[in-house]
Amino acid sequence: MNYISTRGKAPELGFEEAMMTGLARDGGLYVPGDIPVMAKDEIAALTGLSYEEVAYRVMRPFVGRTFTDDAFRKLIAMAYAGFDHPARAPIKQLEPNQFLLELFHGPTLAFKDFAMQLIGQLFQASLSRSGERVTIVGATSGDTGSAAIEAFRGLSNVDVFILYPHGRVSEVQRRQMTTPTEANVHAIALEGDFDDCQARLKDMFNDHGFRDEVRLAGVNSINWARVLAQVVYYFTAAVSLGAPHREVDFTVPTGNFGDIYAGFVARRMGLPIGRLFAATNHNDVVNRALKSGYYDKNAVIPSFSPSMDIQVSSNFERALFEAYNRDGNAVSLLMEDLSLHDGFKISQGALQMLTDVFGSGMTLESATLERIKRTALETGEVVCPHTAVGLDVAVRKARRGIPMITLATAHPAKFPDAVEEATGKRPPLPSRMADLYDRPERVTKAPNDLAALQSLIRGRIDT
Ligand SMILES: Cc1ncc(COP(=O)(O)O)c(C=O)c1O
Ligand SMILES: N[C@@H](CCOP(=O)(O)O)C(=O)O
Repeated sequence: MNYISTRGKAPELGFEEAMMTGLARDGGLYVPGDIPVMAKDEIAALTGLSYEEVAYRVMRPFVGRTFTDDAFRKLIAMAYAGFDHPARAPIKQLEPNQFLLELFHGPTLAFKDFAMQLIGQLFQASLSRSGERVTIVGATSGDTGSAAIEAFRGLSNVDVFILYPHGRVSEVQRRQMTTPTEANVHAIALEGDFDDCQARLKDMFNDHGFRDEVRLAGVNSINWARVLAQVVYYFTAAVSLGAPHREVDFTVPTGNFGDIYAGFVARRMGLPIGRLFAATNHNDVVNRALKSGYYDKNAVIPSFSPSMDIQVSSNFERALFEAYNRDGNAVSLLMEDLSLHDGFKISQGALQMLTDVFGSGMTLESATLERIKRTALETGEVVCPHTAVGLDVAVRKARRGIPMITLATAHPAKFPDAVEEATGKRPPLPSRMADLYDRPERVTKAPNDLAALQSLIRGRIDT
C-alpha cells in the first residue's frame, strides 16, 4: 500500500514512513493511494468477532508488510488491553432508531484512545527496530493531548510536546496533561486558541530544517494511522446492527473532521453507511461549508464542547481531495486561499460529491444543555456536551427505518461543569482517576510564536 499527499507534490511513502512522517513535506495530508474494498461476505464474517479481531481484519490491508500478521495482532491486543469495557466500543439503544456508540472506555476517557493507544504500540515497535529517537509535537483542544501523553509517557525514545490553548480546555483535560510526572512529557499552554496551536504545529512541519533537526513526528489526525484506527469502530457498530445486510447512518460530533472522515473511509471500504452527519457547536464552519459551498473561517468562540472549538478543520482537506477527484493542485489552491483569505469556494461538482455523503447540523449552547438533560431524564444516559451536540443533530436528521448511530466521543466526567449545569449532578471520575484534582501540575506557558516554541523544544530535547 502506498500513501500519497493531498497536495500532490510530496514523495509517495509506505505505511510506516507515512506514520512516522505525519504531515507531508508539501504541507498536505497522506491518504492511501487506493482504498481497499471489503467484500460483502468479508464484512458479514466480522459479526460476533472481538473488537481486536475486527481491528486486525479492517486495518491489515492498509499496513502492508510493515509488521508481520502475528506482530500486528499482538500490537492490537496490547493497545486495547487497558480499556475498561470488554466490548471496547459498546453500542447502546436510546430509542427505537437511535443508538449511542460509546467511545470513552479507554484510559483517558475519549475516543482518541482508540487510535492513540495503537499508535503508541506501532511507534514503539518501529522505533525499537530503527533505534531512532523522535520528537512528537501535538496540538490539542483537550483530548488528543491527554491521549497522546498517556500513550507515550515514559518512553525512552520519544519526547512529547503538547500545545493546548491556555484557559480553553476543561480542568479535567488540563490536569490529564499537566499531572503526569515523566520527564519526556511537556504540556505547553499556548496564548491562543486551538487553531493557533494547530497552525504552529503545521509551521513546524513546514520548516524542513527544524523538522529534520528534531526528527519531528505528529500524532494528530494529520497522521494517517490515527484515522485508520478510527475506521474500525464504524465496522463494529454497523455490523452489530445488521451490516452488510442493513444500511446505517452515523452522526459524528465534529471539529477537525478526522473522526467523520474515518467514517467516510469505512464507507469507501464497502460498509453500508448511508449518510454521515457532521454535528458542530456554534463553531460551525464545516456545517456552513457543506450547506453553502463556502468555507468561511470565523473567530473561534468558546463553548460547552471545547474539543470542537475549531475553525480550521484539518481533515476537511482529505475529503476535498476525494471531492476534487484526487487533484492535488486543486486542493493546494483551496488551501492557499484558506491561508491568504480565510476561506475558499467549493466547486459545484465537489460540493455535490461531498453532500452525497455528508449531511450536517449545528447545535447551540442552550440546546446542548437541554439535550444532556433530556437524554438523562428519558434514557438514563448521562452524555458529555460533545455527544449532546451530536445527539441533537441525530434526532433532527434521523431517517425512517434506518438506524442512526451517534458517536459518544467523551466521558461526561471530563466536562463536569456543563453536565452539572444541565442535570444538577456532577458526574464522578472513574476511581482510577479519583485523585486527579490532588496531583501537582507541571505546565509551561508559551506565546503564539513559532520561533519561541522551536527554541523551547530545542532546549528540552537532547538533539
Ligand atoms: C470529545 C470530542 N468530540 C469530538 C471531537 C471532534 O472530532 P474531530 O476533531 O475528529 O472532528 C473531538 C476532537 O477531536 C473531541 O475531543
Ligand atoms: N478535538 C481535538 C483536536 C485535535 O484533533 P486531532 O483529531 O487532529 O488530533 C482534541 O481534542 O485535541
